[in-house]
Amino acid sequence: MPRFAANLTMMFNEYAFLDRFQAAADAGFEAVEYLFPYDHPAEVVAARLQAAGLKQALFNMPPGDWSKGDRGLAALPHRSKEFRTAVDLGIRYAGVIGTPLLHMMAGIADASDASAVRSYRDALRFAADRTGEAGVGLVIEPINRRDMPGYFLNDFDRALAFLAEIDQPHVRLQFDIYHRQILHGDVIMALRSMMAHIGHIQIAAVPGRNEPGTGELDDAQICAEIDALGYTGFVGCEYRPQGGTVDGLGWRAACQGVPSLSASGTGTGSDKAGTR
Ligand SMILES: O=C(O)C(=O)[C@@H](O)CO
Ligand SMILES: [Mg+2]
Repeated sequence: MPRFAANLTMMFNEYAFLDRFQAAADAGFEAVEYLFPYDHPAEVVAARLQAAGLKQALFNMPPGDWSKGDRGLAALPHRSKEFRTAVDLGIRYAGVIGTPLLHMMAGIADASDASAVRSYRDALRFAADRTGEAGVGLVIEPINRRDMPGYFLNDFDRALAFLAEIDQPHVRLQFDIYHRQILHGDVIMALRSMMAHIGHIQIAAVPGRNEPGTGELDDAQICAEIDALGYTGFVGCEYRPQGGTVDGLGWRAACQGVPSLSASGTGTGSDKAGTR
């Protein structure tokens, strides 16, 4: 079974943000992630993390003004100065809290607009250099446009192409199973082919974005595949509980002991002669 990180933006909303750390630890989580810690001093967040005995898996760099519709700044040419300040703030928080990974959101921009593409490339290069100097990993995440209309980075192959241009081992893909299924499907084959580039994984049922096991995918099978592929990072539980957070945690036990498709010798998708 993978190591799971509770996403404190979506889970444990029964509590105020700073109280969600202890709630996650009490519910058996080893680690946490969340979108943004910036409403609180980094030292206060770090103290809550430590007091709960948790590891930090990941959080996002500041996205601009979320309440006004910003969803990252990287692809916005006219916001490049603000973007660079956001990168430095993210790295400062990363140092104090002790996260190994920062997610750089792309922003709302036309993916076919040359100036947006240029801005994104420059931004990724800048963030890659800065995080590299700071010893922090950097991830980029394709996000589906049903949840985030107009989001610039909405294609997994395109994300891999941007990563190939940067070609730095600390800059990797955030593979959110929920977005992958909505954008392209073929989750297990994509995990297999992209695993060498994956820095972080997140999970939620599709289409409801609720507890794994409540949607159209066999999430226990997918978790088995993640294990079989040798992934040792955290899998972020980025879902909205259908009811109480703790009441809905039974899905974790259902993931235990499930053999992967590759271990059982099935599921290659091959239709070659001789395989039947
Ligand atoms: O929406 C997601 O999926 C995320 O992982 C967030 O970090 C971005 O909003
Ligand atoms: Mg995600």
